[in-house]
Amino acid sequence: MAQILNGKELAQSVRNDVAAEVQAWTDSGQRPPCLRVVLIGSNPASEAYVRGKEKDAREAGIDSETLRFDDDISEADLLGVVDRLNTDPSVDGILVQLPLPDHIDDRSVIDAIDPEKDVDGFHPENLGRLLIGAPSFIPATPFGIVEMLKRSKIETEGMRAVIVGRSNIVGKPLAALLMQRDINATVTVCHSRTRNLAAHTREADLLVAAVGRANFITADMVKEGAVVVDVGINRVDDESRDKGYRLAGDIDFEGVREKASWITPVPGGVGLMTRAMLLKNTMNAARRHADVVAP
Ligand SMILES: NC(=O)C1=CN([C@@H]2O[C@H](COP(=O)(O)OP(=O)(O)OC[C@H]3O[C@@H](n4cnc5c(N)ncnc54)[C@H](OP(=O)(O)O)[C@@H]3O)[C@@H](O)[C@H]2O)C=CC1
Ligand SMILES: Nc1nc(=O)c2c([nH]1)NC[C@@H]1CN(c3ccc(C(=O)N[C@@H](CCC(=O)O)C(=O)O)cc3)C=[N+]21
Repeated sequence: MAQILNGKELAQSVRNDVAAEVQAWTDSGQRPPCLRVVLIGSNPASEAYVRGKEKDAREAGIDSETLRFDDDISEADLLGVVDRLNTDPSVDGILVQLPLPDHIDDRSVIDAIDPEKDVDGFHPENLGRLLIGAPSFIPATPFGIVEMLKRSKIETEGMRAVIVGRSNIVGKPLAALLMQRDINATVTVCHSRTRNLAAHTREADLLVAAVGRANFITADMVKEGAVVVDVGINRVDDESRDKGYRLAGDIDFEGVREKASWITPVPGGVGLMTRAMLLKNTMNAARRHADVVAP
């Protein structure tokens, strides 16, 4: 039976660390780090993210606000919002929630964010830097996954890591991070065109699912003793809940926990770490912004 990689506790300890950094920062006479989140319309995974982010930020002493816009905002108007945040000297970090509505090109918007304020780490400059091992902002979800492993003293040296999902926000940056010299995993990235997916996942010492389909990874796809990380945030109907749904990951938790050595739950896993690492990136953005080098 797997041990639980407890996102609640691990994220709390990251948040405590960030809160102490923020405290030292403001004690030295600086204003609190300032994050602005842009949310267009209502996507379930984005809503889940935004909900908790505000509370986390407040607790850490970070000034965070979500700017909400209707689905029908034009690309030009959204670029205008980004530009105002870029040039506003009181703003340290900018995060535009993805996905954006179909009539807006995600890439144009991400490219418009000042790389120095790109706390998501999605700007090509930051993703490029991550790939060459000179990161400035590491995307919060991959960063959170690696932080979870580190804080739980899970040895990654020489591990076979298999990532299911090749998105620019999770799969690709995670692959870049896991193959770095301080982590030293051997990485395979699978996607919807992968032939015989289970043959790959069964080889994994570290299996990460970022697919977006509830219960996609079943016990028969997992090697005995694997470390299993669930990134998925999916809504499944549940009449017993007031809301009529509950959140579920991409991993069939009940089945897979019998085989894995470690497993992350959903909720209470990677999502909480993502939020905590965003705070860390925001603290670092404030330092860079004040022309002080981040540690
Ligand atoms: N917990 C957290 O902090 C976060 C959670 N999420 C959640 O994680 C999930 C993934 O997000 P994201 O990476 O943005 O998703 P995307 O939809 O961008 O990517 C999904 C990936 O899964 C692959 N895929 C789809 N179907 C299959 C299949 N049958 N077999 C193998 N691979 C498949 C796709 O392949 P292809 O490229 O070929 O289409 C794609 O690479 C979502 O549930 C999202 O809500 C996302 C970010 C953060
Ligand atoms: N620009 C951008 N950056 C992102 O990092 C980004 C994004 N857009 N769009 C959406 C996805 C999804 N995502 C989540 C983060 C935390 C939780 C989270 O906190 N989950 C809690 C549950 C929250 C609840 O119960 O509602 C948990 O898993 O325990 C969920 C989802 C970040 N994403």
